Amino acid sequence: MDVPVNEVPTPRISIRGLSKRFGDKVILDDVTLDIMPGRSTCVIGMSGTGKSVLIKCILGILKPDAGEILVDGENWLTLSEDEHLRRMQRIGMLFQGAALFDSLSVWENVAFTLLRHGMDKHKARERASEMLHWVGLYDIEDKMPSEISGGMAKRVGLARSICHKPDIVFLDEPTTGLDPIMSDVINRLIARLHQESGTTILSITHDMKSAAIISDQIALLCHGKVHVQIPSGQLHTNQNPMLRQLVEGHAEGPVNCSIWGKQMEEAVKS
Ligand SMILES: Nc1ncnc2c1ncn2[C@@H]1O[C@H](COP(=O)(O)OP(=O)(O)OP(=O)(O)O)[C@@H](O)[C@H]1O
Repeated sequence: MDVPVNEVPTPRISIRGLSKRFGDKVILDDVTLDIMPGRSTCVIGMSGTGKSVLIKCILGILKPDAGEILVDGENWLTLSEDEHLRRMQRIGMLFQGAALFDSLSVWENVAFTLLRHGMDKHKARERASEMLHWVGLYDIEDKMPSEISGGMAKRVGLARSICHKPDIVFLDEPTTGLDPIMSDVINRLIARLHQESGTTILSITHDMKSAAIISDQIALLCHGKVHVQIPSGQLHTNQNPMLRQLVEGHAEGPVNCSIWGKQMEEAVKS
């Protein structure tokens, strides 16, 4: 069947008017963002701007004060706990610190979701090994998380996030705490995942190099709102002053940096 040329695809995730505050501190202020199917979208912003809060709201870990989170057109904020848990089976998540279970071996960590849903142990181990090889790790299936390096743990975390073939993958600061070479390894694996599987990816980072490699769309979150949404190729050419400040890493500029107070200015002048 022919698809009309001007038909706009439904966003896989559509965030509408999302607001979240803690006490009198407004973190998300009417955030609106569309994540299209098969796209890799990266939300960038300086530390403490609410990138993790945004992901936690989508995952149901935090309850927003207002707004809608539509996934394939369905508002996840109105689902029952059981319905939400069922939808979560389609999601993969890489946590900032990899968050491996200390008491489980590497392969059991990778196959965690498969085992939880009753997959035969032998089959689950085979699939886990396949995913470990995909991230470039061999012969570590039976090691414990305490026996592997931080870079390996991050790759194990990535293998775990995609082992059950999710439709959507969330990546929280995928390169934080890694050396530049290991960061590049992780960035390339994520780019390869996107290229090979066409999975919809939503990542958050303040690592500009990573954002440029792992995504095809970039959204800037700042002062509670999404200010710019651009193709990643425009990261270094778009002239939005907030984006320029973040990309070039200046303390002074339109992005209100709380440590850059009067005292700091005076200390630098003296
Ligand atoms: N459960 C909570 N209770 C109170 N304040 C919170 C809570 N979670 C987050 N915050 C506050 O919300 C703000 C945004 O935090 P968040 O972790 O989303 O920042 P971020 O942009 O992900 O930063 P980073 O890049 O450093 O990880 C911070 O000021 C944080 O202290």
